[in-house]
Amino acid sequence: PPPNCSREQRALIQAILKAYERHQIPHDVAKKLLHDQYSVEENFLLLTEMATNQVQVLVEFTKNIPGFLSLDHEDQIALLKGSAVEAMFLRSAQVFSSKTPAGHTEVLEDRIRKSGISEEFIIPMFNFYKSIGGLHMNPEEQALLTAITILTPDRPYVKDQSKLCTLHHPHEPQYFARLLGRLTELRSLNHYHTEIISSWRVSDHKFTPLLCEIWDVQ
Ligand SMILES: CC(C)c1onc(-c2c(Cl)cccc2Cl)c1COc1ccc2cc(-c3cccc(C(=O)O)c3)sc2c1
Repeated sequence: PPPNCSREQRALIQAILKAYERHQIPHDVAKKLLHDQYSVEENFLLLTEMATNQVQVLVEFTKNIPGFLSLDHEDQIALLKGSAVEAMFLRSAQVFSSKTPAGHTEVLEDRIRKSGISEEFIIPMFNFYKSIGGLHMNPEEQALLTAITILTPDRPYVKDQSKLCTLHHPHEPQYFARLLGRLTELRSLNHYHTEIISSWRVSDHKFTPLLCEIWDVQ
């Protein structure tokens, strides 16, 4: 944490970092990326399993963000629903920017490229992955950026936005300016993702109940 950080802010950053590092996709699930068959169908099924696991991990991480559980219950749901796709772009981006164990990067890229997503969406997606990779974020920044993405109050269905802004944000504008700039890029990916989901639906692809609930599909 930056030197001019108060003791309380430092404790908050540590709590968020600990929650982030504690809640990760289990290795045996992530490893499947390396071993499972390669076909458009297999890739889609595997990515569906990864996304489902990721939503579960995200919920656990979010519940451990100090103050989150004191929010209005409906707002907690609204924040998770509104930020899930962005948080998963961030997480999968971290896999591309040299997340261990090695080998996931190429494999994940290959499976995403061959999962039935049309090229028009692949281009902005991988541009985003490159731009996130270029930031070389450390785990603290990754954890904080994910927490900021989830706690962004202007989600649809969120009622008392003022309460959310009182949640401490370690204010380092000059430090996070670039990171926060990526959040606008992240927002644009939301729109692409809605298109991607509906194009999979058109070709009769099934999602898991958790993804259907969080993405309001089926
Ligand atoms: C339903 C499914 C077909 C789908 O629909 N849209 C998307 C999507 C795609 Cl394509 C791109 C971005 C966002 C979304 Cl949401 C997806 C797949 O989403 C995911 C979501 C999270 C993760 C985490 C991973 C990962 C790997 C190794 C290691 C780790 C790790 O954290 O250790 C994480 S892979 C992965 C795939």
